[in-house]
Amino acid sequence: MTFEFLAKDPASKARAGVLTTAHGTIQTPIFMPVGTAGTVKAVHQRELKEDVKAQIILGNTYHLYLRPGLNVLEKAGGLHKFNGWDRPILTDSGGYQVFSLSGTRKIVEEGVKFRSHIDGSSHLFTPENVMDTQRTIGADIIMAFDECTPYPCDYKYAKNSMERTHRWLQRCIDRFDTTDPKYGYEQTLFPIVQGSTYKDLRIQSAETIASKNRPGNAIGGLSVGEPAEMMYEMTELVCDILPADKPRYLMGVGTPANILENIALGVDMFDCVLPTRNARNGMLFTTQGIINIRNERWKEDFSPIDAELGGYVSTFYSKAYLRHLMHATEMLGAQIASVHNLTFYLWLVGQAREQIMAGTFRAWKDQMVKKLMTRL
Ligand SMILES: CO[C@@H]1O[C@H](CNc2nc3cc4c(=O)[nH]c(N)nc4cc3[nH]2)[C@@H](O)[C@H]1O
Repeated sequence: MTFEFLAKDPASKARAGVLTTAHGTIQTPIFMPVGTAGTVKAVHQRELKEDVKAQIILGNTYHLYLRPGLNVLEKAGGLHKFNGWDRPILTDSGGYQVFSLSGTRKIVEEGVKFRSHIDGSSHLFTPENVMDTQRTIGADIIMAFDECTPYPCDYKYAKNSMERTHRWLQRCIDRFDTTDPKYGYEQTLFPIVQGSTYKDLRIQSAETIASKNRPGNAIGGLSVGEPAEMMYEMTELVCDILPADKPRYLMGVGTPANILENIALGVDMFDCVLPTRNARNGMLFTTQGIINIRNERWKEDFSPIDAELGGYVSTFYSKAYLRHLMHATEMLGAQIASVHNLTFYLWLVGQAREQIMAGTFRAWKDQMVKKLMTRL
């Protein structure tokens, strides 16, 4: 994987570039739709390509390992063949999901023991077997096995957790660098910065991660309930230490405003469940502001969902019709709203990229953040 720099904003730390992987190129800044169990919920691959214009999507080691399982994925020839997405895929390593999903889990030096949230069966994730699992899934970019330090937590826990994540990282690197890809194309391992919200730990973790000299780096342990100002402070601190010539991926972020603010701090890659999760609840992100489509106000509004956004669903369907589908709990409602919100997120990062290339990002960002927060 290579990262080519194209432009840097003169009035912020925002940058535009191109990531090249075995399954194609990615224009950064980029938003990566979350496809947890091998599907971006309620969205066809064709819609992801043609409407959303997604360039890379996420899969999840924890979910895919449990279901459909590694045998099926290996027999299919990897996730790209299994779900038909022939562009880049990134898989999270399971560290976060074990904590957010499985009821019972226990951290030991070897790894994490947990019970499946599906059938209660017992499993052990280790840095080594998580690398092997991600080799079998076949994502272009794979994440190190880490502990996403819970928030809030005391300094001692954060320090111990970070140090264990660093030990696990070395084991990931040792395993990854001594095993081969399974399907004939190169994969890339990204390490993940931890350190919770403690400045000295964040500095230490960023320096450790930078020293591994991998092709890209991720920032973890954020978007876990901390105030946005704290997220920005930690991200800026870490971005100033991570090498500028490598892509920076801020995990699990975020709202449209979070994304623009973090692009200004030097982040290149984002993923979040918000666009799809909120869509299913009727919360739409639009070029005019945020709409709760279930609201009475839209009952007889026959104007397009978002005429300015472009794309099939946002111009073909009306607000009134989508409101009706949501109230009737019709599946098409979730599908339309999901494609719309994802199209909005990719539009937003595309606009940001154009502004960075034109050298006008900073002023555009400040004005756009205000507009994005408007509740219609
Ligand atoms: C804003 O949306 C809310 O916030 C959550 C996303 N926030 C988030 N933070 C993350 C941190 C890590 C990490 O440190 N390590 C690894 N491996 N993966 C991670 C994945 C993460 N996702 C959504 O679930 C949603 O509830």
